[in-house]
Amino acid sequence: MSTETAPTADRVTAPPPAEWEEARSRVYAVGLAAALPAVARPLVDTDGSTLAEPLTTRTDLPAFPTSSVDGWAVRGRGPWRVVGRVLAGSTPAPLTEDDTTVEIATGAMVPEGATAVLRVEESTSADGLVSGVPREAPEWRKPGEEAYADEELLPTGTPVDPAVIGLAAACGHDTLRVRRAPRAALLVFGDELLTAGPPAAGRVRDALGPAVPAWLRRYGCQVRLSDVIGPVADTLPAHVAALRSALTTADLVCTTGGTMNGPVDHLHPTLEALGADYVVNTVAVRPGFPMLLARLTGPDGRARFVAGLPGNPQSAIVALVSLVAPLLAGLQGRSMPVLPQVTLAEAVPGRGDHTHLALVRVDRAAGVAFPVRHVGSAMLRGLAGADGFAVIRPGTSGGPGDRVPIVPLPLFPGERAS
Ligand SMILES: Nc1nc2c(c(=O)[nH]1)N[C@H]1C(S)=C(S)[C@@H](COP(=O)(O)OP(=O)(O)OC[C@H]3O[C@@H](n4cnc5c(N)ncnc54)[C@H](O)[C@@H]3O)O[C@H]1N2
Ligand code: MOO
Repeated sequence: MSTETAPTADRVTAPPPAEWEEARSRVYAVGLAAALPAVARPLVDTDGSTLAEPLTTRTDLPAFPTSSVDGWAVRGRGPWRVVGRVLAGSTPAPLTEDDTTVEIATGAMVPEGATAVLRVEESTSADGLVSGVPREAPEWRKPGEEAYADEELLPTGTPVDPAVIGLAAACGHDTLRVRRAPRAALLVFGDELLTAGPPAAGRVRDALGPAVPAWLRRYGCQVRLSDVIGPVADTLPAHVAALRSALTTADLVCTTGGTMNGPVDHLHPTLEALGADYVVNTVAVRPGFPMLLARLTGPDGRARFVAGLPGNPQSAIVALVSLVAPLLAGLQGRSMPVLPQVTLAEAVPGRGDHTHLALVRVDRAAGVAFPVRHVGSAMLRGLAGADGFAVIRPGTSGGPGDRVPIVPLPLFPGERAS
């Protein structure tokens, strides 16, 4: 769309691009300031949400002295007379007399008065009398060994994953106060796009409509099928109507294409028509330079965001990892994503004043990252074999052995395994 005719003079006036790191911090801060409201959710519904308050334990953990073996809870030096049995799930009567014992199961509450627990396989019993030598180390878990009542175990902002859900259940919680998943929508711009069949006759397949929602879900967004709209007709009224409608339910609307100043690039005029403010308008990064993030106020007074992803498919993904990922972290009340470091196996050129985001494949066994091929901004072949983008800072280039940050793609374990 950008290259059909020369853009008009008033449209080419553009602000200086933001430095890449600074754009990320700014977007994160703006997202955090607009963090989604906290809601109470049943525990089973919290996977993928974010703690809106610290996770504390409602009791000591364990809450009572708990036998860690099957055996005998004994009092005194023994041999011991068997006076009963305690299974997990009940409160036993105290052992009040020396040289008495109750049979005890793993997980059962150790009776008050017990001085040791003897493992069944290290005991003998005959005629109602049990003998044996209890081990030195206690064979039961003491109350508070794992945590004390009301102790803070995880801070606000922790992503809720299966391990967190399990811990919360063990701590006695039925519900958690969490920030819900951000709702995202996608508008695909570009009359030249085909939604089925092979590219031909000047038309290309829409590669972003099917892919971007899947990436957004991996960043924790909720995206329904009906939230993916396009191609939207290349007219300003159609763009304005589509964006206005998407903003009624979405916290974040991503758009693809139309970020430049070509004759049918309508994103900027659409944002202006809706009264949006730019948080970031162009970033000094290659590829992906025309990416933007704009903010509007919804009818409920809460902020809504529009992320303009450039039309070139790899550039769109660069914009996702660069701006959308930190924005979503902020909206969810999480911390700013920390970029891990990788060691480059080969040289990666810099891009002058711009940050270069270079697709790399990480060889985990060797602990190094290799640049991949087919990485033009219009290509997706390199991306489909990469783990993330190595960050080559402005004015630098990457050499073999250099440690550089990597922006990981949100891949699941097992993907890129071969
Ligand atoms: N005069 C200038 N023209 C361009 C510049 C520039 O600095 N000056 N920058 C180039 C860069 S960099 C990029 S990136 C693109 C961004 O342009 P737009 O965001 O306006 O995107 P379009 O023009 O709509 O499309 C660009 C390109 O991508 C193809 N495309 C678009 N959407 C999809 C999709 N969903 N799936 C697959 N391919 C898509 C589209 O057909 C075009 O080939 O602008 C450059 N121009
Ligand atoms: O920045 Mo464009 O995104 O180089 O193709």
